[in-house]
Amino acid sequence: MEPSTKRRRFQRSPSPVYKLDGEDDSYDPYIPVAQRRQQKLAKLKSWGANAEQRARKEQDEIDEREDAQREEELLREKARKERTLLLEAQEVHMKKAAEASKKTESEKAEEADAEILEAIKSRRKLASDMELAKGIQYTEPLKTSWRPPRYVRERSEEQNQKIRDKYHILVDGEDIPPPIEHFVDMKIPEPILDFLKANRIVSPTPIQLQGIPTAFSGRDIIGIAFTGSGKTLAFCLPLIMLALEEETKLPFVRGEGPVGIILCPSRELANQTYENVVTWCSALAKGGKYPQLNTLLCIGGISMNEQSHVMSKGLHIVVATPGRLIDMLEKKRFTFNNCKYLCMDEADRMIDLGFEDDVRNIMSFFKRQRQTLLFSATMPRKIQDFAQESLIRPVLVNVGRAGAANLDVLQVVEYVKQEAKMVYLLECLQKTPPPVIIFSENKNEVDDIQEYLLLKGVEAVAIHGSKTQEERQYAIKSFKSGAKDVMVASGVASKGLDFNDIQHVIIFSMPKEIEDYVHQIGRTGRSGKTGIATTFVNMNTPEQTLLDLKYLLMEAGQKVPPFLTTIEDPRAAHGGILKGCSVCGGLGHGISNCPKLEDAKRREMASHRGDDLGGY
Ligand SMILES: Nc1ncnc2c1ncn2[C@@H]1O[C@H](COP(=O)(O)OP(=O)(O)OP(=O)(O)O)[C@@H](O)[C@H]1O
Repeated sequence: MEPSTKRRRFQRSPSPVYKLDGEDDSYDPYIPVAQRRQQKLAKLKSWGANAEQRARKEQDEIDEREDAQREEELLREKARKERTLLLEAQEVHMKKAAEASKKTESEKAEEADAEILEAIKSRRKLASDMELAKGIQYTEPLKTSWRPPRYVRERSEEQNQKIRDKYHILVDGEDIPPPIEHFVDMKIPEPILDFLKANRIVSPTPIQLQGIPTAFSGRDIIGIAFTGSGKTLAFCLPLIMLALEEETKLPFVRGEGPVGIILCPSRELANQTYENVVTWCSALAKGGKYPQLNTLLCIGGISMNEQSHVMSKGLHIVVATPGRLIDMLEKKRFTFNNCKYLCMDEADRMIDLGFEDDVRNIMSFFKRQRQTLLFSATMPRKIQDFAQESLIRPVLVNVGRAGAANLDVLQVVEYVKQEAKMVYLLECLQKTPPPVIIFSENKNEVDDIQEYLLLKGVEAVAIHGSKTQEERQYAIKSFKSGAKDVMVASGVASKGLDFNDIQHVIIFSMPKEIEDYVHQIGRTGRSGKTGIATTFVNMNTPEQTLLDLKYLLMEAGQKVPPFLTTIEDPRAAHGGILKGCSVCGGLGHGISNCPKLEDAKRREMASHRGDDLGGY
């Protein structure tokens, strides 16, 4: 029984699957070896078949899975591709939309600009009402007897252009007269040449060497050149020559004349130009070879009786501000029956929005064709265009960008808190020896500064529109003569004034219009000398003004202080092309937010005339 026990032990199933109640666990039926072998074989066979089947099945499953995976992969790839395409499409769409919106921004701005420009364009031509009403349109410039010397006449256009290039003179127009590099070749009478030489005016400046021959030829001119570049001589000399020619032909008697007028935007500028003309005319008459030419100053605030001695003779030249001139013409104190020369200094100001009616009114007193000359250091493109339409075959003479700063001025811009300005001003005055000009936009501030300086022992005079004519004249006279070291001035009152050797200009409050800044710093660095301009800015200075200033400094190659560097140009963010404002020439803004236009609109609405155009 031993083996069976052994066998049982050996064959005992460790865990019976089925077990009925009462069944004996230890029972193990006997299976013969041969049968067991048979069973094993059969089992093995069936395992093999199953394994094969399973393997096949597994393979099928793998294949299926792989197919599914591949399909999935393909689908995913397809989706990815589709997504990419979609994304790309979306991106392109978004880009296009962004561009479109950008375009819309700049388009919007351009549309606004175009509208404003259209409004400016629609202004009536600069001509007299009579001319406009009768449709009189002159097509040919006035004829004069002046001819350049033969060697100049024989120069080719290329040779002329070479000379212009040498002096950076840009010209535009038809049949432009040649530039002349020497005063003597301009056939200027000797006494005047001698006088100029005695005053260190030996050779013409660029605006003079192209401007004077052009004006001598009878041509209408738009002359643009930086501050202190000698524009006054360029437009006064041709009028003196014209008057001389007329007087020589047939001497003027009482009640006759003038031959020409020079119109200025301020009394001070008119006075200064008048003094220049008188000096040059006296120089001409000195020696007795040439006749005495008479000049009348016609500005508000002075009694015309003082000049009765001029009125009692023939009158050749009138230097005037618009208001008083209109008054005199209306009262028939003199006529423009023989007047054929009209020059406007600071012309952009004179024909600017709101002011051109006075000019048109003055033009209506002319009885015949005139030669018209417009000169300024600042002349925005649109004003040029407007003026050009109103002139007869005009010649544009341009030295440097209109509205650019004089490169002989070192421009320093400093951040000074409002409350620290006065104290810092004293420190600033130490930068250079006198004379110094301080500008402020505000009349009360001008008075405050002068008072403060006087308290501190600084010899200062003040000038602004609310001062009487005597006070204004006294201030200029004492400052010019060197009796006073400092002149405190409101911007408008001192435009175009030519003081001797101003060392330093301090701009106490930055003007809103960058053109005014250009004119103000231009009181120094004149006739080839150098000067310094210090400008105070702070939080009260509008960002747009600072941006204009930043670009102007960059253009002039000046140091841009860090607080200006950080000012962003909103137009740059829209990717627009940064071009200057065509109304005021400022480089930091477009026409739609031009401070000059805003100012003009405001002025128009208030129908108020500034004292700078005063003369009433
Ligand atoms: N050819 C010259 N050579 C040297 N100095 C000159 C010459 N012409 C004029 N000047 C002097 O240059 C100074 C500036 O001239 P002017 O006042 O005519 O300048 P401007 O161009 O009218 O300036 P602004 O635009 O500020 O009115 C004057 O003192 C003048 O005597």
